[in-house]
Amino acid sequence: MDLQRVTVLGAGSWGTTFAKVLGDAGRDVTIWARRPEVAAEIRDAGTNGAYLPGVALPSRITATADPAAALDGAEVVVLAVPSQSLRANLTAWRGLLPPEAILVSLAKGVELGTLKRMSEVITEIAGVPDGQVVVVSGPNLAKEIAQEQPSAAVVACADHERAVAVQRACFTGYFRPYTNTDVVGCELGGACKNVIALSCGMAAGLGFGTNTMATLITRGLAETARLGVKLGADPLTFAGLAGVGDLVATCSSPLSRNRTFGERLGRGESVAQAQESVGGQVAEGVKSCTSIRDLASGLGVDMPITDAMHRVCHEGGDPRRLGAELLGRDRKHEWS
Ligand SMILES: NC(=O)C1=CN([C@@H]2O[C@H](COP(=O)(O)OP(=O)(O)OC[C@H]3O[C@@H](n4cnc5c(N)ncnc54)[C@H](O)[C@@H]3O)[C@@H](O)[C@H]2O)C=CC1
Ligand SMILES: O=C(CO)COP(=O)(O)O
Repeated sequence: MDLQRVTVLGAGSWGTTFAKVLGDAGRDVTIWARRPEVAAEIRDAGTNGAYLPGVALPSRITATADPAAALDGAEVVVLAVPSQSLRANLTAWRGLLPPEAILVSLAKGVELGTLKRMSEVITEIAGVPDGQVVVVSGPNLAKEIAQEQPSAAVVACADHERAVAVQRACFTGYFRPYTNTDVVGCELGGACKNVIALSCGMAAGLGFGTNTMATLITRGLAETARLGVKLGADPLTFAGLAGVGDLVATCSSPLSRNRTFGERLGRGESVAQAQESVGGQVAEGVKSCTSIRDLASGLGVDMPITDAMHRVCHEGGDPRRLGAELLGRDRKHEWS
């Protein structure tokens, strides 16, 4: 399967960066941008200054604000909009999707209300089988990849052949994709790490150091894996790029919007003030802490860090009390 014509729906940080990866891998890429002026800038100047200042996009990339024109003839459709708007966006685009196109999800979140993973939303709305949906996840901070700093990712699909085809389509000298068939594990790793990154940012904002950070990362991975295994994920996925890899990158990097958001809360800012710090971009963990908490509680899975993030982001919880609350829970075995 040689995939040449790719459409990327969403011209934010990651959509634009992934389009660059695909272009550098020799694909013909059309980006759909919500705002016509963003599409015009990508098309005419080869830049997207609002999201990726100073980055020159490959000449194989074009852009439009017209979804019908963007989707015409696409063999691969990459969905690069925030998790909580994917359903509405995809519903609007449903009739325009080429029936055989592989649908690739870049979003890292769990839908509020339905508690569905993004691939589940896609199969439901687009009416395609599981094997036509591919998830790309991993330690992939957009700005670093746009600068062509080396990194790796996971391309997960129930249909191995399609995973291999997408892997080939986005394989460049600076971006190394691995295949996996564990879609559940890869998606949950990506969604949950955003919530754990909020907590690491919060700890940094409160002035805590490396031991606290390592504790949150490790126990965050433990609660993520508990949920994943309950939902049928392969535990090994959490030791891989879409698990610990993405978790460490996001929890450690000042480029992470989720970590930055948490740090502002830790310094005493309100949720509204913290939102300003990410400049209109999405910090998925702020909403996913609620959907993941609901998903876990429905399954009887204990996720204390996620629970605590929900309380701070949505119930007026005080970050300064979190340490005592989390450490003061009942004593237990590390793996129970
Ligand atoms: N930025 C990064 O480093 C990475 C992001 N991701 C994930 O990719 C997904 C997209 O993230 P980014 O491109 O970074 O987000 P962003 O906030 O930079 O851009 C979102 C894009 O979606 C568009 N959009 C369309 N409909 C929208 C709506 N109803 N509400 C808001 N925006 C709408 C926006 O105009 C914008 O072009 C998220 O789930 C994120 O977690 C995954 C890996 C890396
Ligand atoms: O998913 C990401 C890195 O893999 C990006 O993280 P943020 O959304 O927190 O910036």
